[in-house]
Amino acid sequence: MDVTALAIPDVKLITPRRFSDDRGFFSETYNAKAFKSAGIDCDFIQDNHSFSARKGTVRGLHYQSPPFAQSKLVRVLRGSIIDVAVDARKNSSTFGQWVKTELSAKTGTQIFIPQGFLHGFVTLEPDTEVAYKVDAFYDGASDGSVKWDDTDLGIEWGLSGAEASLSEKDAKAPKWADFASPF
Ligand SMILES: Cc1cn([C@H]2C[C@H](O)[C@@H](COP(=O)(O)OP(=O)(O)O[C@H]3O[C@H](C)C(=O)[C@H](O)[C@H]3O)O2)c(=O)[nH]c1=O
Repeated sequence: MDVTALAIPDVKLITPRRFSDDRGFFSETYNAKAFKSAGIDCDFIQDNHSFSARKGTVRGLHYQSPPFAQSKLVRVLRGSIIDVAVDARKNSSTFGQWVKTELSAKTGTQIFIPQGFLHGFVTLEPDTEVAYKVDAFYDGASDGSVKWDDTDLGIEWGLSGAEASLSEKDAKAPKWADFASPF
């Protein structure tokens, strides 16, 4: 398993080993002991799976407020995405900064996003499926969002607002300037 830190070091990329043969491959996509030794020591208690039919589907930027804040371990089962994490930790030297990476079923690379970050992704292909583990249960009342294409954040998504498919919730998410971080 290869683990590398992104420019915001608490956000990490994990590429599990694939054992390939003429049938295909086998891979341990999560192993608590191996992840703990790599510095990722979360008690994941919920698995999520989303399917996005259209290329250019944007889901995010989302978070849950404490005590339901979530760390996330994200991977792509089919297709590919650009995954984005925004540091929303008020005392962080990288507060308001973001990192992005491409995740695909082809590589199997995963991203670990700790509590205190906003999370979002845009799909790069139709029929993209994303699976992710979280370490806190869903709590709708704690669910929050920030505008995905906020100009202060300046995230380079690689598509314009006109090209993006959004939920109603995401389309009316507040700006970063109006976001009072709970982290
Ligand atoms: C997240 C979640 C949602 N739901 C229900 C609530 C809604 O009625 C429905 C769709 O939820 P939402 O539109 O928030 O789904 P996404 O836009 O994919 O949101 C997710 O996408 C971004 C990328 C994230 O990081 C979060 O995990 C999550 O916010 O599923 C649940 O029942 N449990 C859950 O854990």
